[in-house]
Amino acid sequence: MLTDAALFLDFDGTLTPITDTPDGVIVDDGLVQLLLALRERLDGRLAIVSGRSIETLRALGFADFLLAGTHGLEFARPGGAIAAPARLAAIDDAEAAFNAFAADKPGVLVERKSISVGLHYRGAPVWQDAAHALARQWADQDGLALQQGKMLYELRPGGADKGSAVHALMAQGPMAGGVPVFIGDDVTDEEGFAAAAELGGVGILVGPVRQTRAAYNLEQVAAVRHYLREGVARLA
Ligand SMILES: O=P(O)(O)OC[C@H]1O[C@H](O[C@H]2O[C@H](CO)[C@@H](O)[C@H](O)[C@H]2O)[C@H](O)[C@@H](O)[C@@H]1O
Repeated sequence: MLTDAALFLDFDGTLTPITDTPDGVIVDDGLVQLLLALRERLDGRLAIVSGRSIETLRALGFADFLLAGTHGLEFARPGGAIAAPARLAAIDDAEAAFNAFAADKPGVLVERKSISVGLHYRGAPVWQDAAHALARQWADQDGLALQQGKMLYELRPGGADKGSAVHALMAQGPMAGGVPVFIGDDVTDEEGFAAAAELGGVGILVGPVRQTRAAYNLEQVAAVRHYLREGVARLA
Protein backbone atom coordinates (compact mmCIF):
# COMPACT_ATOMS: atom_id res chain seq x y z
CA MET A 1 0.00 0.00 0.00
CA LEU A 2 1.22 3.51 -0.84
CA THR A 3 2.49 5.48 2.14
CA ASP A 4 0.44 8.47 1.01
CA ALA A 5 -2.76 6.56 0.19
CA ALA A 6 -6.09 8.14 1.10
CA LEU A 7 -8.17 5.01 1.58
CA PHE A 8 -11.88 4.90 0.72
CA LEU A 9 -13.57 1.68 1.81
CA ASP A 10 -16.97 0.40 0.81
CA PHE A 11 -18.68 -1.71 3.49
CA ASP A 12 -21.00 -4.52 2.31
CA GLY A 13 -19.20 -7.04 0.12
CA THR A 14 -15.85 -5.33 0.75
CA LEU A 15 -15.23 -5.25 4.50
CA THR A 16 -17.81 -7.95 5.26
CA PRO A 17 -19.20 -10.79 3.14
CA ILE A 18 -22.70 -10.42 1.70
CA THR A 19 -25.30 -12.06 3.95
CA ASP A 20 -28.92 -13.13 3.40
CA THR A 21 -30.37 -10.03 5.05
CA PRO A 22 -29.05 -6.50 5.79
CA ASP A 23 -28.94 -7.08 9.56
CA GLY A 24 -27.15 -10.40 9.14
CA VAL A 25 -23.75 -8.71 8.79
CA ILE A 26 -21.26 -9.05 11.60
CA VAL A 27 -18.51 -6.54 12.26
CA ASP A 28 -15.90 -8.25 14.37
CA ASP A 29 -13.76 -6.23 16.73
CA GLY A 30 -10.71 -7.36 14.77
CA LEU A 31 -11.93 -5.42 11.73
CA VAL A 32 -12.43 -2.20 13.67
CA GLN A 33 -8.99 -2.56 15.30
CA LEU A 34 -7.40 -3.25 11.92
CA LEU A 35 -8.94 -0.12 10.40
CA LEU A 36 -7.90 1.99 13.38
CA ALA A 37 -4.32 0.73 13.09
CA LEU A 38 -4.25 1.40 9.36
CA ARG A 39 -5.72 4.87 9.78
CA GLU A 40 -2.98 5.70 12.25
CA ARG A 41 -0.31 4.59 9.73
CA LEU A 42 -2.02 6.74 7.07
CA ASP A 43 -2.13 9.86 9.24
CA GLY A 44 -5.93 9.70 9.40
CA ARG A 45 -6.52 9.21 5.65
CA LEU A 46 -9.16 6.47 5.86
CA ALA A 47 -12.90 6.83 5.25
CA ILE A 48 -15.84 4.43 4.88
CA VAL A 49 -18.08 5.26 1.91
CA SER A 50 -21.25 3.18 1.97
CA GLY A 51 -24.82 2.89 0.79
CA ARG A 52 -25.72 2.28 4.42
CA SER A 53 -26.86 5.24 6.48
CA ILE A 54 -24.38 6.82 8.87
CA GLU A 55 -26.70 5.91 11.73
CA THR A 56 -26.37 2.24 10.77
CA LEU A 57 -22.62 2.40 10.16
CA ARG A 58 -22.17 3.86 13.61
CA ALA A 59 -24.38 1.21 15.19
CA LEU A 60 -22.28 -1.44 13.41
CA GLY A 61 -19.15 -0.19 15.20
CA PHE A 62 -17.78 2.61 13.01
CA ALA A 63 -18.71 5.57 15.24
CA ASP A 64 -15.09 6.79 15.37
CA PHE A 65 -14.51 6.88 11.62
CA LEU A 66 -14.84 9.44 8.88
CA LEU A 67 -18.03 8.36 7.10
CA ALA A 68 -19.94 9.05 3.90
CA GLY A 69 -23.32 7.32 4.03
CA THR A 70 -26.34 6.75 1.77
CA HIS A 71 -24.26 6.76 -1.43
CA GLY A 72 -22.61 10.14 -0.80
CA LEU A 73 -25.62 12.00 0.58
CA GLU A 74 -24.55 11.98 4.24
CA PHE A 75 -21.22 12.88 5.87
CA ALA A 76 -19.85 12.72 9.40
CA ARG A 77 -16.47 13.14 11.02
CA PRO A 78 -15.50 10.70 13.80
CA GLY A 79 -18.10 11.15 16.54
CA GLY A 80 -19.31 14.40 14.94
CA ALA A 81 -22.69 15.65 13.78
CA ILE A 82 -24.23 14.07 10.69
CA ALA A 83 -24.66 16.37 7.69
CA ALA A 84 -27.56 15.03 5.63
CA PRO A 85 -30.59 16.25 3.72
CA ALA A 86 -33.99 15.85 5.38
CA ARG A 87 -35.99 12.69 4.79
CA LEU A 88 -38.48 13.37 1.99
CA ALA A 89 -42.19 12.65 2.36
CA ALA A 90 -41.93 10.89 -1.00
CA ILE A 91 -39.56 8.33 0.56
CA ASP A 92 -42.15 7.59 3.24
CA ASP A 93 -44.82 7.15 0.56
CA ALA A 94 -42.58 4.82 -1.43
CA GLU A 95 -41.77 2.88 1.72
CA ALA A 96 -45.49 2.33 2.35
CA ALA A 97 -45.85 1.03 -1.22
CA PHE A 98 -42.80 -1.23 -0.76
CA ASN A 99 -44.29 -2.61 2.47
CA ALA A 100 -47.59 -3.33 0.75
CA PHE A 101 -45.70 -5.08 -2.07
CA ALA A 102 -43.61 -7.17 0.35
CA ALA A 103 -46.51 -8.10 2.63
CA ASP A 104 -47.55 -11.22 0.70
CA LYS A 105 -44.11 -12.11 -0.69
CA PRO A 106 -41.98 -14.10 1.76
CA GLY A 107 -38.31 -13.31 1.20
CA VAL A 108 -38.92 -9.77 -0.06
CA LEU A 109 -37.67 -7.30 2.53
CA VAL A 110 -38.08 -3.56 3.00
CA GLU A 111 -35.13 -1.77 4.59
CA ARG A 112 -36.05 1.57 6.16
CA LYS A 113 -32.96 3.81 6.12
CA SER A 114 -32.40 7.32 7.46
CA ILE A 115 -33.17 9.19 4.22
CA SER A 116 -33.80 6.35 1.78
CA VAL A 117 -35.57 3.02 1.50
CA GLY A 118 -34.47 -0.31 0.07
CA LEU A 119 -36.46 -3.15 -1.47
CA HIS A 120 -34.47 -6.40 -1.17
CA TYR A 121 -35.33 -9.53 -3.17
CA ARG A 122 -32.34 -11.72 -2.24
CA GLY A 123 -34.73 -14.05 -0.40
CA ALA A 124 -37.08 -14.31 -3.39
CA PRO A 125 -35.29 -13.54 -6.70
CA VAL A 126 -38.44 -14.43 -8.64
CA TRP A 127 -39.76 -10.97 -7.68
CA GLN A 128 -36.84 -9.04 -9.19
CA ASP A 129 -38.69 -7.67 -12.22
CA ALA A 130 -41.77 -6.70 -10.24
CA ALA A 131 -39.61 -5.03 -7.57
CA HIS A 132 -37.75 -3.12 -10.27
CA ALA A 133 -40.98 -1.97 -11.92
CA LEU A 134 -42.37 -0.76 -8.60
CA ALA A 135 -39.20 1.11 -7.67
CA ARG A 136 -39.01 2.64 -11.19
CA GLN A 137 -42.61 3.81 -10.93
CA TRP A 138 -41.99 5.60 -7.61
CA ALA A 139 -38.69 7.06 -8.78
CA ASP A 140 -40.29 8.52 -11.91
CA GLN A 141 -43.40 9.78 -10.23
CA ASP A 142 -41.60 11.53 -7.35
CA GLY A 143 -38.28 12.46 -8.96
CA LEU A 144 -36.27 10.14 -6.72
CA ALA A 145 -33.00 8.45 -7.65
CA LEU A 146 -33.32 4.72 -8.27
CA GLN A 147 -30.19 2.98 -7.06
CA GLN A 148 -29.58 -0.61 -8.04
CA GLY A 149 -27.58 -2.72 -5.62
CA LYS A 150 -26.93 -6.40 -5.09
CA MET A 151 -30.43 -7.93 -5.23
CA LEU A 152 -31.72 -4.57 -4.07
CA TYR A 153 -33.51 -1.52 -5.47
CA GLU A 154 -33.21 1.60 -3.40
CA LEU A 155 -34.94 4.97 -3.62
CA ARG A 156 -33.14 8.07 -2.38
CA PRO A 157 -32.76 11.75 -3.21
CA GLY A 158 -30.46 12.34 -6.20
CA GLY A 159 -27.57 14.75 -6.54
CA ALA A 160 -24.80 12.62 -5.06
CA ASP A 161 -23.00 9.34 -5.48
CA LYS A 162 -19.85 7.71 -4.17
CA GLY A 163 -17.82 9.67 -6.73
CA SER A 164 -19.04 13.03 -5.47
CA ALA A 165 -18.32 11.77 -1.94
CA VAL A 166 -14.69 11.06 -2.90
CA HIS A 167 -14.33 14.52 -4.47
CA ALA A 168 -15.84 16.20 -1.38
CA LEU A 169 -13.67 14.29 1.08
CA MET A 170 -10.46 14.77 -0.95
CA ALA A 171 -10.97 18.54 -0.77
CA GLN A 172 -10.46 18.64 2.98
CA GLY A 173 -8.48 17.14 5.83
CA PRO A 174 -7.52 14.47 6.63
CA MET A 175 -7.87 13.02 3.11
CA ALA A 176 -6.55 16.06 1.18
CA GLY A 177 -3.04 15.61 -0.19
CA GLY A 178 -3.26 11.83 -0.31
CA VAL A 179 -3.53 9.54 -3.32
CA PRO A 180 -7.12 8.23 -3.40
CA VAL A 181 -7.53 4.46 -3.39
CA PHE A 182 -11.17 3.30 -3.52
CA ILE A 183 -11.97 -0.34 -2.68
CA GLY A 184 -15.44 -1.66 -3.45
CA ASP A 185 -17.42 -4.53 -4.97
CA ASP A 186 -20.72 -3.17 -6.25
CA VAL A 187 -21.92 -1.22 -9.29
CA THR A 188 -22.49 1.67 -6.87
CA ASP A 189 -18.72 1.74 -6.32
CA GLU A 190 -17.93 2.46 -9.97
CA GLU A 191 -18.32 6.23 -9.46
CA GLY A 192 -15.90 5.93 -6.55
CA PHE A 193 -13.35 4.14 -8.77
CA ALA A 194 -13.77 6.81 -11.45
CA ALA A 195 -13.35 9.67 -8.98
CA ALA A 196 -10.22 8.10 -7.51
CA ALA A 197 -8.73 7.80 -11.01
CA GLU A 198 -9.68 11.40 -11.89
CA LEU A 199 -7.79 12.54 -8.80
CA GLY A 200 -4.65 10.58 -9.66
CA GLY A 201 -5.44 7.45 -7.68
CA VAL A 202 -6.91 4.02 -8.37
CA GLY A 203 -9.89 1.80 -7.79
CA ILE A 204 -9.70 -1.78 -6.57
CA LEU A 205 -12.62 -4.03 -7.48
CA VAL A 206 -13.53 -6.78 -5.02
CA GLY A 207 -14.94 -9.94 -6.61
CA PRO A 208 -14.89 -11.50 -10.05
CA VAL A 209 -13.39 -9.35 -12.81
CA ARG A 210 -16.03 -7.50 -14.83
CA GLN A 211 -16.16 -4.37 -16.94
CA THR A 212 -15.07 -1.77 -14.42
CA ARG A 213 -13.33 1.54 -13.93
CA ALA A 214 -11.14 -0.05 -11.24
CA ALA A 215 -7.54 -0.69 -12.23
CA TYR A 216 -6.94 -3.55 -9.82
CA ASN A 217 -8.79 -6.50 -8.40
CA LEU A 218 -9.01 -8.43 -5.14
CA GLU A 219 -10.86 -11.74 -5.30
CA GLN A 220 -12.93 -11.56 -2.14
CA VAL A 221 -13.41 -10.02 1.30
CA ALA A 222 -10.66 -12.21 2.75
CA ALA A 223 -8.22 -10.77 0.22
CA VAL A 224 -9.24 -7.25 1.24
CA ARG A 225 -8.48 -8.08 4.87
CA HIS A 226 -5.12 -9.46 3.83
CA TYR A 227 -4.36 -6.31 1.81
CA LEU A 228 -5.30 -4.09 4.78
CA ARG A 229 -3.21 -6.18 7.19
CA GLU A 230 -0.24 -5.98 4.84
CA GLY A 231 -0.72 -2.22 4.78
CA VAL A 232 -0.48 -2.07 8.56
CA ALA A 233 2.65 -4.22 8.54
CA ARG A 234 4.41 -2.38 5.72
CA LEU A 235 3.59 1.14 6.84
CA ALA A 236 4.67 0.51 10.43
O1 LIG B 1 -22.26 0.58 -0.29
P1 LIG B 1 -22.29 -0.64 0.55
O2 LIG B 1 -21.62 -0.48 1.87
O3 LIG B 1 -21.80 -1.84 -0.20
O4 LIG B 1 -23.85 -0.88 0.86
C1 LIG B 1 -24.72 -1.25 -0.21
C2 LIG B 1 -26.00 -1.85 0.35
O5 LIG B 1 -25.58 -2.91 1.20
C3 LIG B 1 -26.58 -3.61 1.93
O6 LIG B 1 -27.26 -4.50 1.06
C4 LIG B 1 -26.41 -5.49 0.53
O7 LIG B 1 -25.81 -6.25 1.58
C5 LIG B 1 -26.75 -7.03 2.38
C6 LIG B 1 -25.95 -7.67 3.51
O8 LIG B 1 -24.84 -8.39 3.03
C7 LIG B 1 -27.43 -8.05 1.48
O9 LIG B 1 -28.36 -8.82 2.24
C8 LIG B 1 -28.14 -7.32 0.34
O10 LIG B 1 -28.69 -8.25 -0.56
C9 LIG B 1 -27.17 -6.41 -0.41
O11 LIG B 1 -27.85 -5.63 -1.39
C10 LIG B 1 -27.52 -2.68 2.65
O12 LIG B 1 -28.60 -3.41 3.16
C11 LIG B 1 -27.99 -1.52 1.79
O13 LIG B 1 -28.67 -0.58 2.61
C12 LIG B 1 -26.77 -0.83 1.16
O14 LIG B 1 -27.21 0.24 0.33
